Amino acid sequence: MPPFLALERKVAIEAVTRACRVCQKVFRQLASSETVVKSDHSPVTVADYSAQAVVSSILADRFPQVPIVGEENSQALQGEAGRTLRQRVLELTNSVLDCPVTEHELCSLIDRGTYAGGATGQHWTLDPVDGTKGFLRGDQYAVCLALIINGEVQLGVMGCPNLPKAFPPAVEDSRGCLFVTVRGQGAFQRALDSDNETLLRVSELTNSTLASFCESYEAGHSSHADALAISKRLGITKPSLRMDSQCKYGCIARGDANIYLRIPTNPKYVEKIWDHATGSLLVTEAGGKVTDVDGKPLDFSQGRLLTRNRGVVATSAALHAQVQKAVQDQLSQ
Ligand SMILES: Nc1ncnc2c1ncn2[C@@H]1O[C@H](COP(=O)(O)OS(=O)(=O)O)[C@@H](OP(=O)(O)O)[C@H]1O
Ligand SMILES: [Mg+2]
Ligand SMILES: [Mg+2]
Ligand SMILES: [Mg+2]
Repeated sequence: MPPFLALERKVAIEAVTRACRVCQKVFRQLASSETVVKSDHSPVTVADYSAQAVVSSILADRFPQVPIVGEENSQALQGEAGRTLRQRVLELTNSVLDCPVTEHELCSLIDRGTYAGGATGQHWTLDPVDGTKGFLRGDQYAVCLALIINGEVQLGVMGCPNLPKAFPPAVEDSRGCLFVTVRGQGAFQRALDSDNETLLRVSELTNSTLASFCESYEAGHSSHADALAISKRLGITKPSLRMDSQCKYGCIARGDANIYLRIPTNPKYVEKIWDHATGSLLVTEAGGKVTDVDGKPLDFSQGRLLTRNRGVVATSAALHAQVQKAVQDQLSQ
């Protein structure tokens, strides 16, 4: 009998790999007219739309009944005002799909991502480009896809086209990693263009003073000041590894860094499920522990948002209790 979710794993890898291809293509050709500013002032590019369409098309083909909670929607691509953007996204999408889609199908495929999520049944969650600002800078970004069953993440695939095999990168390292995990089956890494998988384990470090931590590149997404104060409480002397996207979870899962802190800066901001589903399962399956800043498990059963959580603390299981205490001490002072 094939292992649990074997077909979903294979198809998710295929979908994420093709979406990464489209992102890389866009980066080589991106013009400023291909970036739109969303109502929350965050950027979205033709890569985000194309990657969502590509993944949605491949999933619709193989799992037509399973809905998607995706970050993007087709609003900016609609009507006369959206024509230029729509045509560019269509061209990009079809450049990596085996069966081309029509202009009309394109918007419907992107809008398969509008599912509300929740605690029952199966749904995918997709961040077509996580770390869009990193993508625009030529830094780290990730295509993140996860399968949620009855409110629990069961499978995750993350493509990181600019990520070296390890930090600090060896000079000869080529970039481009793909992370794969299924609950109970471990966490794996492969090169984007290969299917040889390496089993990942978090670092075994137990002395927190020797730890290194990673955090968001953007201070608006995670408080750099609080993270610095927390690292001082733990006796950490190494500088933080600042990086966009769920690549941070990948770095914890493979032991490049020991602690990922996401400390809320805006009490009104609620984290999105697509920003954490894949990464949190990766770290858990690599032997780590992921909670919010209050020590609660991330609850993916509440719809599109992590309404019951604030922030993230992801570390090896061995370091979690002391890091969690330092976070609490800092946030309650
Ligand atoms: N205020 C605030 N607080 C916390 N998080 C926020 C906030 N605003 C946006 N976002 C989400 O952050 C996602 C990328 O953040 P990362 O930490 O992964 O990378 S970064 O270094 O900050 O770019 C980013 O994901 P993408 O939009 O997919 O790039 C957002 O969903
Ligand atoms: Mg975004
Ligand atoms: Mg994101
Ligand atoms: Mg995104």
